[in-house]
Amino acid sequence: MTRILATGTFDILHPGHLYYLDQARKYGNELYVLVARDSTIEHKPKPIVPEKQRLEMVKALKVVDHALLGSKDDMFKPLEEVQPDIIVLGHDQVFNEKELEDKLQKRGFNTKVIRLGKPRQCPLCSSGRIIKRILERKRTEL
Ligand SMILES: Cc1cc2nc3c(=O)[nH]c(=O)nc-3n(C[C@H](O)[C@H](O)[C@H](O)COP(=O)(O)O)c2cc1C
Ligand SMILES: Nc1ncnc2c1ncn2[C@@H]1O[C@H](COP(=O)(O)OP(=O)(O)OP(=O)(O)O)[C@@H](O)[C@H]1O
Repeated sequence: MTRILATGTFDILHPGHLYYLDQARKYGNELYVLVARDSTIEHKPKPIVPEKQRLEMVKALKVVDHALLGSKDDMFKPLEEVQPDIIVLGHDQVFNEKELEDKLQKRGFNTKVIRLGKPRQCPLCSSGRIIKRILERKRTEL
């Protein structure tokens, strides 16, 4: 068994998320997905959808074997439970592979970090773009 961990916000689900999770699962045979907590998301606007609801939707995806909420204060804590063999980062995730691998090693994890290449292109394969589109549509309706 090779256990894979994928992570993200997954605010408003779209095919880009499905593509990421499908690609991640190809590196092993059991896919865990860690869903970011509302309080830890600081590199972009806070999600629209609350964390428990984001978790529920990710859990329901066919490609996902297990999903869990992250920690509020220690990103390595949930890994003690998951014990992933490989962490698969999406094309635009804010972490550096080498730095993350080193930090993992220091915390006692023997986990490989892989970064995916090209994103899936589709008109609205981004939660941020979906929100923008809704706002534009509403503005023209006023
Ligand atoms: C190995 C790893 C562990 C993480 N652990 C947590 C965590 O415990 N809690 C959390 O809120 N976010 C955690 N994150 C961060 C998010 O799940 C997410 O990857 C990050 O916010 C970037 O999200 P985005 O790709 O949706 O923009 C972790 C990320 C990685 C790579
Ligand atoms: N179009 C896409 N193709 C491939 N992977 C994607 C795509 N969109 C998101 N992902 C991946 O899904 C994971 C979760 O992404 P996230 O929740 O940040 O969604 P997002 O749509 O990129 O959000 P935002 O538009 O707010 O940046 C990340 O690993 C990200 O790289």
